[in-house]
Amino acid sequence: MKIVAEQIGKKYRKEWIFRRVNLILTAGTSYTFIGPNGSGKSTLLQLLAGNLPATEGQLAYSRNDTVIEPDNWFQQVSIAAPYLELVEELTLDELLTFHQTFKPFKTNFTLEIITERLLLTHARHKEIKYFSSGMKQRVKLGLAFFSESPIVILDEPTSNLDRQGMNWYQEQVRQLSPDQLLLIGSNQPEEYNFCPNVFDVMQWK
Ligand SMILES: Nc1ncnc2c1ncn2[C@@H]1O[C@H](COP(=O)(O)OP(=O)(O)OP(=O)(O)O)[C@@H](O)[C@H]1O
Repeated sequence: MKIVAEQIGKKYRKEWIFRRVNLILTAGTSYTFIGPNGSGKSTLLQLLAGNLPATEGQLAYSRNDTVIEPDNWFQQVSIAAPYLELVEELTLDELLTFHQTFKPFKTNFTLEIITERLLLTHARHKEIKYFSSGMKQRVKLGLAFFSESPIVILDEPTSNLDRQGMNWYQEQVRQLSPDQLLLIGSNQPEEYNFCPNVFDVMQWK
């Protein structure tokens, strides 16, 4: 899996958030985008996910040198981000069942295994609206980690997680498949201390 960004720029009204972003992102490793609040990390991740159009430049997805059409990009990507909400009226089991109707989980990942990996076996029949913020965050991350997606995008992955949650996050990252591509937006070194490719978005101002 490969994402190539060429001269990508994004402008909101009259303000350029970033310009001239050139990146080649390849599976089997991770990339982290850092920068102060409001610098454009989330916007860049949304663009790379194909959720937002670029104002200028080109973005391409390919797999084994075969181009993937933009209409099919969404099938390649799983995202966990603060601005993406869970369906609060559903129980955890209902949410996972609903989720897998449009984004299947990895092979052999049954609801039992997933809820165990989430450390939430006891809460399977509880509605999400009654989960603590840390429990919700683990669910969001789990949907990204355990779905069958070549690209995993995590924006502020450990917000609301305690020490145990941080250790859990690090463990799940280690268990990602070697053919997945991991993109992170972060301001906290502990979220990306394993990541060999760190870009400061301020370089693209
Ligand atoms: N829909 C929008 N319309 C106008 N401006 C926007 C919009 N979305 C984001 N912005 C602006 O783009 C800039 C970058 O925002 P973004 O959320 O990408 O930053 P960030 O680095 O992820 O910040 P944080 O660390 O606070 O999450 C900010 O100035 C923000 O106000």
